[in-house]
This record gives sequence, C-alpha cells and structure tokens, in this order.
Amino acid sequence: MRARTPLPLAIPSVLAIGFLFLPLAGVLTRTPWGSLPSRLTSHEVTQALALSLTVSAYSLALSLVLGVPLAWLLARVDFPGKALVRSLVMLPMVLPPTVAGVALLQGYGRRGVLGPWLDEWFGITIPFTTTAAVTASTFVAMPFLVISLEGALNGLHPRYEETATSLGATPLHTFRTITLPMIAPGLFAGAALCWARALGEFGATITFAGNLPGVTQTLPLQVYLLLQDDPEGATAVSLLLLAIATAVLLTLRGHWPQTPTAGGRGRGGAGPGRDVKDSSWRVPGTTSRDARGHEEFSPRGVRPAPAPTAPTPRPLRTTVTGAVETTLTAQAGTTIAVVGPNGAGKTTLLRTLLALTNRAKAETLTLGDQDVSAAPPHRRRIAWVPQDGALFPHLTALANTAYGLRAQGTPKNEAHATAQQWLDHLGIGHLAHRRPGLLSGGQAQRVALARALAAGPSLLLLDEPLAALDQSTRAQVRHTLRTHLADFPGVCLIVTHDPVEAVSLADQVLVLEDGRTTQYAPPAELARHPRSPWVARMLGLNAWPTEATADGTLRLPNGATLTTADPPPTPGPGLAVITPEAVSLHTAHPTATTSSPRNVWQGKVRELTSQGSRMRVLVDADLEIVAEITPAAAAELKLTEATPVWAGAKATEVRFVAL
Ligand SMILES: Nc1ncnc2c1ncn2[C@@H]1O[C@H](COP(=O)(O)OP(=O)(O)OP(=O)(O)O)[C@@H](O)[C@H]1O
Repeated sequence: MRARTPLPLAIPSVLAIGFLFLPLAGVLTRTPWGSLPSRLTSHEVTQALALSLTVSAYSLALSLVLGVPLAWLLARVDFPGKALVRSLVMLPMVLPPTVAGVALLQGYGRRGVLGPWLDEWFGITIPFTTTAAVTASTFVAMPFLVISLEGALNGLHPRYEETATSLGATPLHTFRTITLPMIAPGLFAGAALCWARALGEFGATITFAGNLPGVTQTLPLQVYLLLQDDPEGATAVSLLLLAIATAVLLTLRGHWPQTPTAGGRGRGGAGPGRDVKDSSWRVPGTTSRDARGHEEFSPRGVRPAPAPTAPTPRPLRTTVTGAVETTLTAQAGTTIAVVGPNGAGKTTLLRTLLALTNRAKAETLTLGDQDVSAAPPHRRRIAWVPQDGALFPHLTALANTAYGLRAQGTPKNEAHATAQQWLDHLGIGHLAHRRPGLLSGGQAQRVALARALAAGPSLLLLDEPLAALDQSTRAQVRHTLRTHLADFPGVCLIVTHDPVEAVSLADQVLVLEDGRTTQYAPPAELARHPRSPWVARMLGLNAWPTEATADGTLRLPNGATLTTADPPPTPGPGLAVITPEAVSLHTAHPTATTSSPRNVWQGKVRELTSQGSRMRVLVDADLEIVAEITPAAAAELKLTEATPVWAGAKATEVRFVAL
C-alpha cells in the first residue's frame, strides 16, 4: 500500500508543479493556433529551423568526437588535476551564456588568443559565421554529454570488461561489444541532452556569432527578434521549440543514467548488487524449483550432452611476487582451492595471474610449454569467472557463451553451435535464448562457467563461484562444478571461504595468509598437518601455536601448558590441535568425576550454535576452546550463554603438529 503524501510536502510540491507549468500553459493558450501552419512554414522560420537543426547536429557530432574520449578519460584514468578538469568541463553549464560568448570571443575571436593565428595560418575567421554558431553551441552543450557519459561509465562495473578481456577480447573488441552497448542508455541520454541544449542555445551564440539570417540566426535567436515586433510569431516559434524539447524528454523516458529500472544497465545476470534470493526476476510461470536451478542439470530427463572439444592439457607453473608472494606448480587437470582469511590476497592473486593489477607481478607464468608472463590479459588464455558471474546483460545466454570464441575470430554460426553444445553439456541448453536478467543465480553461474569453458582456457579462475547462492542452490551448483571440473584438462583455481567447498572440490589447497603462502597441500594433508592456527580453525579444529618442551609438555603463548600422550621427540615450535568432539564439558571440576582428563580449563559458555545434529559450544577460558556435544548433553548440562563450565581434553586427544 502506498503511503499517504504528507500535507507539508504536498503543498509546496503542487506549487512547484504549478510554477513550472504556468509559463508553458501561457505559451499554449497564447499561441495563434489559426495562423500557426502558415507562420511555421514561412521562409524565415523554415530557414531558421534548418539552420538550428544543422548547427545542433554539427554540435552533437563535435561533442561526440571530443566528449566521448574525455568522458572515458575522466571515468577511467587517474591523472593529476582530474578534479580541475572536471570543474572546467562543468563550467559552461553554470556560466551565463553571454559570458560564455564573451569568453569565446576572447579565445577564438579576431583579437582573441587563437583567432589571429587561425586567420594568419589558415585564413579562417570564426566569429559571426555558422562555424561560430556551432562553436558556441558545442561550448555550452558538450558538458551535458561528458557528465552524463562519465556517470554511465562509472556505473559500469569494470568486471564486465575485465571478464571479456579474459575470454580473449582485445581492448577495442571489448569496447565495441561490451562497453558501448552497456553504456548505450547513458550515451543516448547524454547525446539527446547535448543536442537539445545545442538546439536551444541563445546567449553565447548571439554574443559570439551574431544574429545573421541564414548564417547564424537559429530558432531561439529568431524568437528574440520576433518578440520585439511580432509577439504572436514569437509565441508560435516558441511552441515549436517547446514541442521539440518535449519530444526529446519523452524519448528519453527510462533512459536516464542511474534510473533504477528493472533489468536496467549493469543489473543483468547475477550482476553486482544483485540479490540472488530475490524472486522478482524469475521467469513468470516457472516454478521456484526451476528458477532456483534445481532439477535442471538433466532437463526433461535427458543426459547432459558430451563436452565439446577441450583444450590440450596444460600444467601450471608460476611465481608471483609483490603484494602476494607464492610459487605454484600443478599438473594439468588439478583443481586448486585458494583459501585464507579476509584480505589475505586471494583476489589479488587471481587478478595478478590475469594481469589485471600492478600490485603483484607473475614473474613467471608458464601454462604447458608457453611462457605467458609478459602476455597482455587477452592473450593469456586464462578465463575468469568473477564472484557474481558478470554475465553480459545485453547478450543472451548463448551469445554470452559464444563470446570468447567470437572474440577469438570463430565465425558466428560455428561459435553459436559450440556454445549451444556447452550449454547442453552443463544442462542448461534450454535457457540458451534467455537474457541474464531472466536467469536465477544458479543458472547464471552455470552460464558463466559454460562461457569460461567454451573460450578454451588453459587456466580457469573461479572467484567464490558459490558465494552468492542460497544453501540448496549451492549444493546443486557445487555438484555441477565438481562434475565439470573433473573433465577440465587445464588447471583450475577456485577462491573460496567455505572449507566444505575447498575439501570437496579441490585436489590441492593453497592457503594464503597476509599475502604469503602458509600451506599448499592436498586436503587430507591439510587436515592431518595444519600448518597454521587459521588452517586448523578453518577445518573446525581447536588449534594454538605452541612450543614443545624437553619434558614433553606443550607450552602455550599465555604460559599455560598442555599435556599430550604423544610428546614430540624433539622440542620446537608447532601447533597443539584438539578436535571439538574430543572436548568434554562439565558443570563441576572433572577430577571429582570418573572421567578425568589431564587438561582442564575453567570458563564460561560464550556461544552456542547448532551444527547439523550436534551443538558447538564456544568456551571462554584462559584460551578459547570449542566443544562439540549432543543437544541432549547440552540440555542435561543446562548450557546457556554465560553458564560456568569446565572443559576437559584427555592427553591422548592432544595432537602436536610440528611447524
Ligand atoms: N586496489 C588495491 N589497492 C591497494 N590495496 C588493495 C587493493 N585491493 C586490495 N587491496 C588490499 O590488499 C589486500 C588483499 O586483498 P584481496 O582483495 O586480494 O584479499 P582477499 O583474500 O581476496 O580478501 P576477501 O576474502 O575479503 O575477498 C587487502 O589488505 C586489501 O585491503
């Protein structure tokens, strides 16, 4: 239900509307409707109209040629004095037009800064010519195009262009096929505003170009002239300008940059900011089961089509230095999970391999027998699937999937046929003609994977591919990923925060902490010998850095000691690890009971969470320790937050991992 408009807001709003509308109503009521056709078809008016259209068209063309690159520069390049340049661009928007005319005279007039040179070198005189009218119009109108386009470019997340590049598109191809279509509404709106402003330009034109019929006398100038001895004629021409301006605004409806329209710019696919749980973008008539990506792996019971031709297997060898330091070698067909705390450098590592950042450098990057360390992003054959998929919203699932092949020069029919095979292979062939805006999060992720695989990469980079999906879709897409990564002959790096994903999808786990490699090992090795407290905790274990002493006890940083039944043969640093299931909880000191663990801590329950059919209890003692117990045991102990408890672990349950 819509909220009622509050009266204190409604009254000034109505007044504002009246204030704006009244003068326009005046024009409408005072227009000499009877003589309107003859007045508007008179020689003077048609001549001025033709001149106005010519001047505004040239002005638009000039603004596009100069303004588009300038907008791109302002939006995409950091350079000294950028704020100053932006202010300069906006200045003509706020400058009184007559002042703009005076400035133009001082710049390009006969006695201006550039005028004498133009006259001397080229014999060109600008003032009081049609060129002057075009110059004046461009001066005041171009800022509208630049500002509007800069806004559109800023609103376009670079992820789209970067993904296109990773699929093999050259910068020019990316600009033509991704940037331009995606900023088209902003460009269109900016161009229309620029043209309309040029059409209505008066002050700068009359000052710099004069009022010469057939040369510089545009419609606004004619209105001014007519007003002096034919007010009705002025009203008639004003109506013409009013009609043109209204037509422009009506055409622009819904094309304003930043207008939050459904499926608008930058929101296609699982685009940035998209809530994949939002059901509003589902296809009408599809069941939630369909729209959430369930049961679609084998639509209509058909087995997924076989994979189209795959690239030759290529192992990976790389050494990365800078903000991230790591050395990786992996056999072809290996899936590597990249894990680590927030800010550890996982995304930076992927962007380094893609050559999309200068914060770190792949000193060596060899894929198979090819050294691509110095190759630009589009020649590396490294396909990237960003976290949200970044499907190109203006292309269908099929065209998205064919994008890499098309960018690499494959003819359209062939590329589309191969793309269809990939979509079939991933079980989403029936969605080929849908735009990303009509795909669910799970479907969009599969299309993004199909698009990456279809480009024939040697290295596949997946940045948290399941992060934006809800739990049940996540399980489905994980299954799809596992199936298809098993077939992928190159190396695949998956960034993830989810230990289940790391363990279930990967052959190797790369642990990054603070930009450095803590561990690079198979998941089982990670579980057996976690090399840092973070790794152990990621795997759900209790772990503390410790120092094994000569007497066989483990000394913790806070001075406390742990007793282990299996003391290390030599003293040294390591991790003390206890599984949560091995921690027992008691309401009294356990020495008073039959079971008597050698390690006992007194503390308070800080947090209780359920984990499947078990309860995880976080206890604050001298150290933080997690116990995993049954709900029945939790109920028996009457555990709630802040309940005082004793936590115990037998010496046989304390494991020492040497570092
Ligand atoms: N463009 C940048 N300029 C400077 N520092 C950056 C830039 N991007 C990221 N960083 C910093 O680099 C470090 C690593 O960031 P990165 O995004 O690679 O981490 P991450 O492991 O992917 O983190 P998360 O798990 O939160 O996504 C962080 O400290 C981050 O603040």
